[in-house]
Amino acid sequence: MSTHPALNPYGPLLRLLRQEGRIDLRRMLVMLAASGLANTGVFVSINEAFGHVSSGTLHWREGALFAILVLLYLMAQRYVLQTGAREVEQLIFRVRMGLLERLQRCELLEVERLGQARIHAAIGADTRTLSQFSIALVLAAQSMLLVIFTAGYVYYLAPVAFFLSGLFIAGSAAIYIQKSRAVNEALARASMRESELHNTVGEVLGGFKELKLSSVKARRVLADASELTASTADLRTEAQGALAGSLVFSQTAFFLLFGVAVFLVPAFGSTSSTAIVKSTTALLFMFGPLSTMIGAIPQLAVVSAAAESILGLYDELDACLAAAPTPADRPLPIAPSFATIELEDVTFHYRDRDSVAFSTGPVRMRITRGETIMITGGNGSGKSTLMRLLCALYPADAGHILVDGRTVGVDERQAYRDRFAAVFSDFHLFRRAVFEAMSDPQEVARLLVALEVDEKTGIRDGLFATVDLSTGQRKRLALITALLEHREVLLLDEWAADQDPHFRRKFYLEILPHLKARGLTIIAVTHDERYFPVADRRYHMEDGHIVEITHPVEGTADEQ
Ligand SMILES: Nc1ncnc2c1ncn2[C@@H]1O[C@H](COP(=O)(O)OP(=O)(O)OP(=O)(O)O)[C@@H](O)[C@H]1O
Repeated sequence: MSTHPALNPYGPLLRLLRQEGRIDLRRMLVMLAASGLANTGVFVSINEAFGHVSSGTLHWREGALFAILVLLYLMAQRYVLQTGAREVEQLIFRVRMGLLERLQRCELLEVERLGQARIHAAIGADTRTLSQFSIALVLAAQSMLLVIFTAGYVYYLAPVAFFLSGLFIAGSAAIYIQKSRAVNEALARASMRESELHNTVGEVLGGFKELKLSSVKARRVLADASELTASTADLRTEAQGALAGSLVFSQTAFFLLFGVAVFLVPAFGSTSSTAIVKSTTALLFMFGPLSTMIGAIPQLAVVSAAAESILGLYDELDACLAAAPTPADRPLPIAPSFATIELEDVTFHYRDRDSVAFSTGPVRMRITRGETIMITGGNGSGKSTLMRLLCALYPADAGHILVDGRTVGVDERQAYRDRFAAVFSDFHLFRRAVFEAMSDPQEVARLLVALEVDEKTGIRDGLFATVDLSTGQRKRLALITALLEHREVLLLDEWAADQDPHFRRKFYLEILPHLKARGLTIIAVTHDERYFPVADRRYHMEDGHIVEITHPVEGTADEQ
């Protein structure tokens, strides 16, 4: 059952606790109550002992009771804080893993639609907020119990003091919460401004070279930064002013509370002076926990907002999984390797809300095992999209992928993908080069030499020693990682575009033929006309449509 945030602002936090919390709430509440009771007990025993000290009737049993209560408080408080901290961290662990596991099961297209910022915010910043404020909330819950027990003691001593101070505290708390809200709103406005400032700092760092080259650009960016910094400072000053106002208010309310206890309570009925002294001391004792409790209300709102954002991402990821359900993966019934892969009238559309932004297909393509196929086409013609369709990273809107004449089922999609290795144009270079324990170290060393990066980096414990290299060198490392996967099909998207002429020639005339000779099927997006003869077949893309080029290419591949 979902709780509507407008009806219950703390609903998201409760839902998250129900969904991911494993804490024994009853036990926690008992320990919270025990700690609160013991804490109140310690205070009451001292307060009562004061009276006996002055009358000279203090008994050793009061000292023993005091010691027992302190011990009980110590044990319960330790349990509450240690368990609270452990449970919060475990909850955060489960939330992070829950999000990452769902994310990993989602299809690429859905994750691209969600956007990285949303995912980073929920897994990073929001879980951090939970971690930062949750212990404060545990303390606030404990303070609440302490306030209730102490209030009960005040009621026992002097019911008039209880009602008058209760009314006063309720009124002051309402005003304080209102004031805190203003402080938080001002702080939120300031931090929004600050995040804009971070973007500007990002521009200064990311565009450092460009700004160094142009004093006009640099002045403009600096002026923007100065404007943002000034308005952030103004908003922070406003927030600090509001904060100071609420602090002064709470201190004044504190004094007035004693005024109520000392001057007003005697005016209502026949409360004894001893009861007035004791209840005033109890109010003094209550003030600390009361401040903790009221101060936690805005924090509770912050934690609840973080929980809402996390649950929002959970829901969106679940919706992605429901929209494209992935049944339990099944292996492909082909062994040990395929003979042909066919795309049969495959179409795919990028969608902008309601309209189609770009259409690919219908694509008809037949790939025979061991072939080297090159794909050409202008910018934006759909080559990268085709590569994603080929390895089933994007689902076809219509048409089928067939392996050895048999359609690949949804539940065989992962097994099908596992036949491919790729270096995409927007590839990610993993620091880990060797993903499988049985990778042969000699093969790794051979590849580093063949790709001429052995003097730039090495491999230690399966990781590249460094990946801080030039773009072309990083692509070579990405190719090494792909080859170490020993897949049947290698997809390369404009791989050679960042290589120098010497290495480009080596790649087309030595590396590709060598890989082909090893039985690898290679599908490469390329613009290198000179090396077209290396391909067995060639396709050309234009505006999402693909045609096979059947006429022979003029010139020879080994021309320089
Ligand atoms: N995520 C996306 N959402 C919407 N449209 C997209 C998306 N990605 C690509 N497109 C559009 O699809 C078309 C084909 O893009 P694609 O990246 O496949 O082209 P390409 O042939 O690889 O181009 P290039 O040679 O510039 O890399 C482009 O017009 C592009 O604007």
